[in-house]
Amino acid sequence: MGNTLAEKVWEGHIVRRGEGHEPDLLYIDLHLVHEVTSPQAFEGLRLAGRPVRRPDLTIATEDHNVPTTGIDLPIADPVSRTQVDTLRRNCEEFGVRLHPMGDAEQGIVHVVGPQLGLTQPGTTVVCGDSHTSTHGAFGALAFGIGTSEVEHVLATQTLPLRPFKTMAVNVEGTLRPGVTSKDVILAVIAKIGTGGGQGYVLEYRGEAIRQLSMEARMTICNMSIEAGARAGMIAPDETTFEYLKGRPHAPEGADWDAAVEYWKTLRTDEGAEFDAEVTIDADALTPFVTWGTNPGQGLPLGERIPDPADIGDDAERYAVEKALDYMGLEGGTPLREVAVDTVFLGSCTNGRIEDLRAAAGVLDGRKVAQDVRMLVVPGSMKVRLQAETEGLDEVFTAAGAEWRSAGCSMCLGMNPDQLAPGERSASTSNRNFEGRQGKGGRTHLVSPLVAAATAVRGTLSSPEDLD
Ligand SMILES: CC(C)[C@H](C(=O)O)[C@@H](O)C(=O)O
Ligand code: SF4
Repeated sequence: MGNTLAEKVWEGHIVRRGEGHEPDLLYIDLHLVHEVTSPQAFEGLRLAGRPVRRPDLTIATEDHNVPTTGIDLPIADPVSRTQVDTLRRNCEEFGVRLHPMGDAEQGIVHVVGPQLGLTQPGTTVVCGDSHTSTHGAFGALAFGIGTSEVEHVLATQTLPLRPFKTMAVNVEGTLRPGVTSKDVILAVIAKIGTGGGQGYVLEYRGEAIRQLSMEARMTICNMSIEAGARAGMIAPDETTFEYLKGRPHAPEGADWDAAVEYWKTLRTDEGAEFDAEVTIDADALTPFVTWGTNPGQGLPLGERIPDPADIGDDAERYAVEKALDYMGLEGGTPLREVAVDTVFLGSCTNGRIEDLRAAAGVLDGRKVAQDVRMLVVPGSMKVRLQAETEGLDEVFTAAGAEWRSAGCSMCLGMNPDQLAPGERSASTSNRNFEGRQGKGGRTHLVSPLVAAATAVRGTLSSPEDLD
């Protein structure tokens, strides 16, 4: 028999095994905090007169509500200002390390953890944020929690959890040039649906996954949640160890050697059984884009928007009609003919240095189309600095794109970077539901390469479409 990777990490963290229908109590190694889901949790501690049990395992950053221009000015929006001020007060009072706006380590919580080497194989990582699944790329068991659970973890460093089911997502073969991990995960979600992963921890496996960089792996695990999964994981390997070595919180010397020895054991045993399995042929994949209002409504860029007239099933036809109506699209239109107003390159899905490099590679020597605005928002201030060191900011601004400070930005409408009603974007983020990027805004989820090519041509495009 043997165990899956997820089961191994779970077993290694049981503080108290649940009896009967009770949940297991798990130890939490790393608790990430941001301004949106933490205020009530800290308030709960305050009312109960409790301290934060392990401030050394807790780290906070400002990301959702921060503007990405004029960050030295007070936040203009009163709601956002209150959120950020509250986080600052709470972190000060409870002794939690915080990276505020303007700090060299500030950024989106899921970019900051890995960057600091805090996210490590075999650990349990939680945050009051669904995209905590990102950290599973290191072989960590990482999942989003609600605000009352945030309070529980702050108070006890443990969490009662019910066991999950496991699903193997085998990505076999080799990705073609120009096809990225974003295309893989959009194809996985289109295949299994936005509810297909419900109750499961997904383990991404196979040759194509092993060939991916750490950042590309994070993109895949990040969107596990869009398939409805509890978490996503990838077994750690040399790529993982190389990424971690020398990072501020990575083990050193003899501790490093011991850690690597342990990390090497973190793989699904031969013969271990998954509750479900799905296989994707990497060789057959091409750039993928969404046309609808959920992340499962995606197709290869070379195809046409589904025509409701071709759909026999009433419920399915209605869902497509409704999505096309909101999106302002005609069934049967080639995806390549869909014109956008805005291109957003950023978010915890695709706001890392490799994403910026990929997009800059396409934009170098080219211009953003006249009626298109392009926002480039690094996932963290460290990513921003690295990009500037490499001159990528100059490539973006020379092309006519806006170069911003770090934050969630246009991934969601909680800060000034938003779509106006009816505006259409090609966005490297992870969610495309109605109003996600601003009331009435229309979102097409794409990879950084497609985002850059789309900015140049003004319609959904891949770099192959450029002269
Ligand atoms: C605001 C936060 C709770 C939310 C999440 O949990 O994912 C946000 O990050 C998102 O991407 O929608
Ligand atoms: S970048 Fe987007 S998905 Fe990621 S944490 Fe921020 S709002 Fe959520």
